[in-house]
Formats: sequence, structure tokens, C-alpha cells
Amino acid sequence: MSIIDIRNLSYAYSNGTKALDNITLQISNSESVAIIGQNGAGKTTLVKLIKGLMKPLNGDVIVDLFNTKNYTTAQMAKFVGYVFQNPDDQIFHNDVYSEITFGPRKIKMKEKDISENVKWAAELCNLENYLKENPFDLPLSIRKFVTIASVISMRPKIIILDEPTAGQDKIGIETLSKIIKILSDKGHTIITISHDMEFVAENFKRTIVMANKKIVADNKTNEIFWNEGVLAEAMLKPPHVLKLVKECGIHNKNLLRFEEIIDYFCEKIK
Ligand SMILES: Nc1ncnc2c1ncn2[C@@H]1O[C@H](COP(=O)(O)OP(=O)(O)OP(=O)(O)O)[C@@H](O)[C@H]1O
Repeated sequence: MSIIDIRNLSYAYSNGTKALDNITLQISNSESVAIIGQNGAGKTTLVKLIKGLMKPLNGDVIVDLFNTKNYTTAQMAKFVGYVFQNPDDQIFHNDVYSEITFGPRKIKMKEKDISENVKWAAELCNLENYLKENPFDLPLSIRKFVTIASVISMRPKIIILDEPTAGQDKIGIETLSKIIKILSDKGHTIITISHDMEFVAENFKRTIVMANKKIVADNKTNEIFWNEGVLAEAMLKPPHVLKLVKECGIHNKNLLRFEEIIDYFCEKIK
């Protein structure tokens, strides 16, 4: 069943800038989906409409059977969690614990569930040692995890991550992969906007490509990255490992993730 059902959605900002042009899209419950595309393609506008931060000009955004047109952002907060691209647009408390606890309190979660979920979110995001710190004294990479924890502590069915790998080193990216896997295993629907093609290739089976305010492709991630026409249209490059595979004259669409490629070469050497 689709947890997100978007039909003929168009949007323009109040200054007249058209940001989305006739988008139709369904996302199933518990799916993990990546959205890729050049700057200005319309990715952030699309997820803000799913979150209910803005209302469609034309078309409908139906989330968990609720049409966002008929509900306030506060009412939608229980269902959709959105982690902003820039953590400083999201954080507003003077200590990490208060920041992570704010959301669950706001949606009136039971006290017992609040402490359980806050503990769980802090552990998942490796924040146990920072709970008393002022988030603004912490580096960007950790502030990002504070914002992720403050969203997942509400346990929304749908979790949107906007550019989660920006500012992360290898360990941070591995932690993000682990978080996405755990949330997905627990049945959350994950939507991630990313410019990091390696991260998309490694973590998402389905990828949506946006260009010029439209969806230009929506397919299995390996089909997307092996499709040179789609990548050219959206002005995107495939992950580095795929370039290497192609340069070796190999044409095997099942190869995309680093481990798959290593296994392939190991087999060949044998
Ligand atoms: N608040 C705003 N007011 C006016 N125009 C906006 C606003 N926010 C975005 N836009 C415009 O809407 C279009 C889509 O922008 P959007 O931020 O959704 O793209 P994006 O694909 O998320 O880009 P990025 O990867 O840079 O975040 C762009 O032309 C952008 O300049």
C-alpha cells in the first residue's frame, strides 16, 4: 500500500518561481527511496510538500491517507519527520537532551515512551556523551546527528533526510547507513535527498531523478546509474566505482555497490 500518494502536483513560490511541474509519485510503506538531481531541480520543495510545510497549488499530496491540504503542519508532524539540510535551521535548544526531547513532548507522547525513544535515538546517533552539551558548541557533523535524533525520537512513520552526508566523514557516513538500515528494518519509510552518488548507490534500492521541476526517472538504483541518457538529462555523474567498471569494458547492470564489484573481480581472478 502507498503511504505517500502524490497526484499531478505543481508548486510555485510567492515570487512566481515555478518549483514543481505536474509530479505524480507513489511511495510504499517501509520503502527507502533516494531523490537525486541538480541544484534547483525541485527536490527540497517536493519533500517540504510531503511534510506539509507548504500546500500544493495544483494536485494532491496524500500522506498515510491524509490529504495535506486539509491538515496543519503541526497535525502532520506525528506522521512525517523532516531533517533539514542545514542543522542550524532546525536546532533551537541550549542542550542536546532538550533538543531531542522537544518533538516527542510536542506531539504529546507518553512520558514513558519519551524517555525510551529519546534514549534510543541518542544511542543510534552516537550522542550519549553529548546530551548536556550546547549543540551550537558541537561540530557540524555532530549537530547533524542531533537533528536526526530529534526527528527519530518522535518515531514518525515517514522520515525525510535532506542531504544527510554533507559535512560527514567516512565514520559519519557509515553511522548514517546504519541508522537508515535500522529505521527501515523497523518499518519506517525513508526518503533521502542526496548529491552523494556513492551513498545513494550503497543504501537505496529505488532512486527518483529530478530535473527542471519534474521527475525524469524513477527506477531501481542500478538501472538509474547504468542509464547514461537519464544521467545526462539530469546532469549527474554515476558513482566512481561504476565508472571504473565501465572503463574495464564490463556491462553488467547488477554491478553497482562496492562489495558487488569486489566479488565480481574476485570471481574473475579465480
Ligand atoms: N523560498 C523560495 N522562494 C523562491 N524560490 C525558491 C524558494 N526555495 C526554492 N526556490 C526555487 O525553487 C526551485 C526549486 O528549488 P529546490 O530548493 O526545491 O531545489 P533542490 O533540487 O532542492 O535544490 P538543492 O539541491 O540546491 O537544494 C529553484 O528554482 C529555487 O531557486
